[in-house]
Amino acid sequence: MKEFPPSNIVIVSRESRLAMWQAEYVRDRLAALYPQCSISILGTTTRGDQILDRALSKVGGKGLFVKELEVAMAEGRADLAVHCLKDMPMDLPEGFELAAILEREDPRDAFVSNDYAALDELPDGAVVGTSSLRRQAMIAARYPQLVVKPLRGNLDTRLAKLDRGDYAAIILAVAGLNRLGLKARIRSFLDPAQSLPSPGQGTLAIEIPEGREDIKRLLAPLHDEPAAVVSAAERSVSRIFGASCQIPLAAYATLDGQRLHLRAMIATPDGLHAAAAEAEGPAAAPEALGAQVAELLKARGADDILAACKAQADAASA
Ligand SMILES: NCc1[nH]cc(CCC(=O)O)c1CC(=O)O
Repeated sequence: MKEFPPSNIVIVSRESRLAMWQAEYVRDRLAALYPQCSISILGTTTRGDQILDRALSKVGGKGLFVKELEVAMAEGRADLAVHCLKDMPMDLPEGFELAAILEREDPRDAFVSNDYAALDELPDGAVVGTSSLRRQAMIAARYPQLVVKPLRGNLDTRLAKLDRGDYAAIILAVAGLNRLGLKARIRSFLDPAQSLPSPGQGTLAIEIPEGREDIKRLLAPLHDEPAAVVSAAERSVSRIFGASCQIPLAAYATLDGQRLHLRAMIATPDGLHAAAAEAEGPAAAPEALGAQVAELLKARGADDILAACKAQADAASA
């Protein structure tokens, strides 16, 4: 029987300001719950942080930011890692599990610009920065007169690129901006009905070595069941389509009492082909609702869209 709570807890984190904020947030919440524990943060750089010159979808996608953190846990140098759920692969590598899903921040996308207030106001040919295929497809479909250009790097880098004039506007997650105290940079919020969020957007998840019951017990008070239910529904759609950063896929669930509502969309990166679907079901069965919405998407041509995504990705890398 391991002592509880453990006297030392180590949180491993990427060193970006957002990742550190997230690690510190969890550290502070744990410190308030367990004043007797000593909790520290171990910083590390990941492959995803090092590769900045290529679109994320081309260099391996999700998982890229996670590997070094898992190595630290596997080697016993850390007990837990805090992630944006949005960046987590559907299936974790052998030996790891998600032990807690935290309360959801604002799930929306933000329009950020120094000169314009909203996407609708941008002049023809204006350059919008995003490396998310989902956001790219949405802009291409709704605003074909705009030009989408890739935008990589951590939040501060992305904002610096906007400020030096590389883009007329950029699209970022509201949650990340809020966490870093950059709310004032948001000129407008994209309507989730028009820019449907990514599965898990705005939600933090805590990964631990599988079977660490002491850490699971430690984290239990941080777990937020409503956030877990909506993200389970959203992520089940991704799982069914084998989604990665290579496919523009959106899924957004909301909970009204015990009723769960799920909307999802799948599109080609050029925005020319898209399928959308929505359904409602009991909160007790989020995966079943995800499967139902995935079936509706398939009935509306999702498999052809997937094949077209693959063709567009192959053409882009050729
Ligand atoms: N893909 C990067 C990423 N992963 C999580 C967030 C923001 C925070 C969140 O959604 O939890 C961001 C930045 C962005 O999309 O602008």
